[in-house]
Amino acid sequence: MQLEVTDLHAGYSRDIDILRGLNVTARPEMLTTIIGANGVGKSTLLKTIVGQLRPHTGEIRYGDRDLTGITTRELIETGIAYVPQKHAIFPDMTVAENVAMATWAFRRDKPRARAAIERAYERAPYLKEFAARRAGLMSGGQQRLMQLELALMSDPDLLLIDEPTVGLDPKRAGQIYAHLRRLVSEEKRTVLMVDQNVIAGTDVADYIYVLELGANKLEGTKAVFDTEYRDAIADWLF
Ligand SMILES: Nc1ncnc2c1ncn2[C@@H]1O[C@H](COP(=O)(O)OP(=O)(O)OP(=O)(O)O)[C@@H](O)[C@H]1O
Repeated sequence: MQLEVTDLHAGYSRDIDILRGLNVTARPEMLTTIIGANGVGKSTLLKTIVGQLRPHTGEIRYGDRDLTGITTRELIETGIAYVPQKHAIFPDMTVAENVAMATWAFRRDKPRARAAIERAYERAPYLKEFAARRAGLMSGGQQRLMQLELALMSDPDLLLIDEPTVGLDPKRAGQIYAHLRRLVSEEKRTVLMVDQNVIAGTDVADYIYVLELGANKLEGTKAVFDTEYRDAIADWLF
């Protein structure tokens, strides 16, 4: 299914729009990257899509469903998962406790919760290996991979992810991007990522949006982006 954000105005107070008429589409089974300078509204967009902020005006649709004001539980039931930039794991809890916590949305459906836990350990054996370790003691790269796996426990069709490689060295960042790529090409999921990493974040993408001051600046497939925009981008962003 396709996520369609149309003429979106949103922000943190009623009278100030951080997003000013934004249009973004996450096409099915594609990795879409949104880039833009610090503070341009990338995280605000994801927070609005997942219902943490209510749009001032505009539409957010997933297939034929209107997502406006959706609750986290409904979001998961709709097949959407969200990995925020911060607070995506409980650092003082063990890895196993984090895995168990990730099933809260289906806590009343014990077989489903059990199956999700089994699938997580199967997909990512290191979660089992480090089950007793405090999550906050894992390396930065491991924590980000773990956040991703926890989000995948609900088996979403659409994954929204906020700056997945921030603070990681290029090698670890490369592993995360490769993992996201696999989610699309092998597992046939749809990924919408916001990123500040102009080079690697767009390199891994199928479709790219560049934002400026809460609005669309440029967009295109990776091929168009590579041939027409890449050189100009550095000037706009830095
Ligand atoms: N909780 C909040 N309350 C009020 N204003 C906020 C809040 N969070 C962010 N903002 C403001 O909204 C604007 C957009 O922030 P946002 O976090 O969406 O930017 P971003 O493009 O994701 O940048 P970054 O890469 O720094 O995260 C900024 O001016 C920021 O100061």
